[in-house]
Amino acid sequence: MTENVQILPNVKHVFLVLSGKGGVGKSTVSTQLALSLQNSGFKVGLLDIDLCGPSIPRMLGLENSSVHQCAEGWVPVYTTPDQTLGVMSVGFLLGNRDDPVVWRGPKKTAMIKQFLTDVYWQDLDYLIIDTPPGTSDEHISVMENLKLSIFIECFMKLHRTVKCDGAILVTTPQAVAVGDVRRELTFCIKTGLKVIGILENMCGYVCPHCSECTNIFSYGGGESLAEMGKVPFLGRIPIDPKLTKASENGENFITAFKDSVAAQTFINIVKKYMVPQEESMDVSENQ
Ligand SMILES: Nc1ncnc2c1ncn2[C@@H]1O[C@H](COP(=O)(O)OP(=O)(O)OP(=O)(O)O)[C@@H](O)[C@H]1O
Ligand code: SF4
Repeated sequence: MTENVQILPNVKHVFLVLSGKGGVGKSTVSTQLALSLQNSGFKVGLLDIDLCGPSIPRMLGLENSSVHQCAEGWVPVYTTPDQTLGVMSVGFLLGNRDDPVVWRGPKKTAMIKQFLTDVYWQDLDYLIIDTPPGTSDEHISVMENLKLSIFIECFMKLHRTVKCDGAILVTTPQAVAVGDVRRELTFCIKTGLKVIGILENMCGYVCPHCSECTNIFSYGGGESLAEMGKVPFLGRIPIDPKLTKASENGENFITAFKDSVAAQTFINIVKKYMVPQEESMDVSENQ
């Protein structure tokens, strides 16, 4: 494979989901955005490049699936027979899914490149890429030195032939995660990756009894960071036990709890920041 090979030739829009810190809900956000786009009538792909702990197969109830190859490359696993949401995850390639994957150096780089180039996506409207979390040793040194992470390095080298719409940065309201996302923001600016905006996750707690939302942590960190960085603030997702449960059971949260604050925020992000106006008819028709 040369670096001038056209990657993702059949994909109209590509979005990356990034976070500076692990466990802030990056995979949850990637999954719910993909489901919101699918529910809006688009053909969607979800690429899980979390080499250390892939969780997307579980979130979509695809834990026991495995990928197979065709002449064009790896065939994604589809969530429904109409093939409107295809998923490719390193989780599908693991023997024992409880084993953490410890791939380092060249093997990791080769795997990321393969994930970006060798999956046979068939005419997608949207591809959401759940990037490796910011907790891997490489990423920490990247953050310290402001060098390119393995993923971004691969992506930026390859992406001259693909139109990447930009990155969605996920943070939680706590100071540490916000500090990490600040470095991620600087990192995106330096590498020329467009930032779609900052999304604050796990902001407040939705009571399962009365649906009242209580702010149990600090509030508004993501929004002030977005203001400071002059990028859009995409909204805040509360901690919603129904979302945790749906993710745990592989259920479609967007369909099942369409009126919840969390689902409405995801749907709104899709409408406002991901679907270009000329394509937005589909969203209003289907939501
Ligand atoms: N808004 C939310 N409400 C309820 N539960 C949530 C919310 N966001 C995330 N979670 C839960 O928190 C846990 C961690 O989320 P997730 O796996 O998406 O984080 P991550 O940032 O992708 O983690 P990693 O860095 O390990 O990949 C999961 O169990 C998920 O269901
Ligand atoms: S938010 Fe309302 S229902 Fe929930 S625990 Fe508090 S008082 Fe009870």
